[in-house]
Amino acid sequence: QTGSANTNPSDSADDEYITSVSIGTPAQVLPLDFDTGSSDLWVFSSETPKSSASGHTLYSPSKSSTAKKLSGSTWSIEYGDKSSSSGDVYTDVVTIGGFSVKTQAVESATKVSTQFVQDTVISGLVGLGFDVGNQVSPRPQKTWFSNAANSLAEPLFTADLRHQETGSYNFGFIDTSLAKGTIGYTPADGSEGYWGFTATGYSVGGAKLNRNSITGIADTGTTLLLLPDNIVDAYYNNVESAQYDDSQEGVVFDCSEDLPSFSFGVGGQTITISGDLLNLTPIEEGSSTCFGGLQSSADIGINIFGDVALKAALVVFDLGNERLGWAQK
Ligand SMILES: CSC[C@H](NC(=O)[C@H](Cc1ccccc1)OC(=O)N1CCC(N)CC1)C(=O)N[C@@H](CC1CCCCC1)[C@@H](O)Cn1ccccc1=O
Repeated sequence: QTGSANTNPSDSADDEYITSVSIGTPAQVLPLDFDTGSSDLWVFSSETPKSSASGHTLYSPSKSSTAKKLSGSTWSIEYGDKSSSSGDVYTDVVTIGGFSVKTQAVESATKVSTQFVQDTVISGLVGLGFDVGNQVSPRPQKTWFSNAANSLAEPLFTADLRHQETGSYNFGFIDTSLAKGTIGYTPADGSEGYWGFTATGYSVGGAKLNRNSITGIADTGTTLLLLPDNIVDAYYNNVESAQYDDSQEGVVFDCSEDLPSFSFGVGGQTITISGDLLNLTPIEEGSSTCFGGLQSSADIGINIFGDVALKAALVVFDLGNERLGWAQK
């Protein structure tokens, strides 16, 4: 058995990727953000305060004949960008890309932070990290993928995120036609709950890869490519107008600049992110100053290969073999 779901950029900056998920009987369809950096499936619901819920699609367990309250269970989560949510837990059937998990923990939000209230393009998250990261207490719950893995043809999923076009999350199979290059595999470290790996080197503008390894995570829920300052500086030294903008909290440059590419080595392959994928978006509508897709990870403490990097590749999240595969797109 397999599953295949389309995913779409939320806006012109590819800030988030939205995938439709069916929950309950009859199906209630919600737009959710798939996040390989976390391990909870949570949704805006009939239990979310009305003042916070407006503009969002809501899950109503009372309207689902297959919903069951997981009595006594609660959850609370805070993300890297300081956004947060919490609530109680139901189990219900959850279908993604045509594949159904009958008894999936669906975490219902009774509280959401301002960022989520304002981010009306999504009504929750599907955590695709490792089960060890789940935040339900007293008994942590399994992710949708973990519940699905044993029934899928292969215990893996792929992410094919695209710049301003429809991409896909495929479950249980690898569609190699989505990639140009060979898939290079490298061990994945799931001990912290997310998909950790080590890149073997990097280069700017098509130069030969150096051997400076970078340990980080493959994170579909993070917009940017966040790397150490020495790499960020080496990259923007090639961009004449680049400067740090305090209000934007990042490096900005003239939108007319011809940005160099950025490459990294992984699993024996080289993944090259083209310059135009690294020119994210004008800092505001109509501005000729643009915000960089590569920014510093210094104040986060972890390097994050987010959507800007993932867009350059077909990425295989292989739970069965605890490895990550990367192929140039
Ligand atoms: C330093 S991790 C920052 C990262 N959040 C982002 O990337 C947000 C995404 C976004 C974009 C637009 C609207 C709303 C949200 O976007 C920015 O922060 N941006 C983009 C726009 C830019 N102008 C400024 C910088 C982040 O917490 N991800 C987590 C998942 C997110 C949470 C928020 C909702 C979307 C999914 C998560 O995987 C990060 N994680 C990774 C490993 C371990 C724990 C952990 O928690």
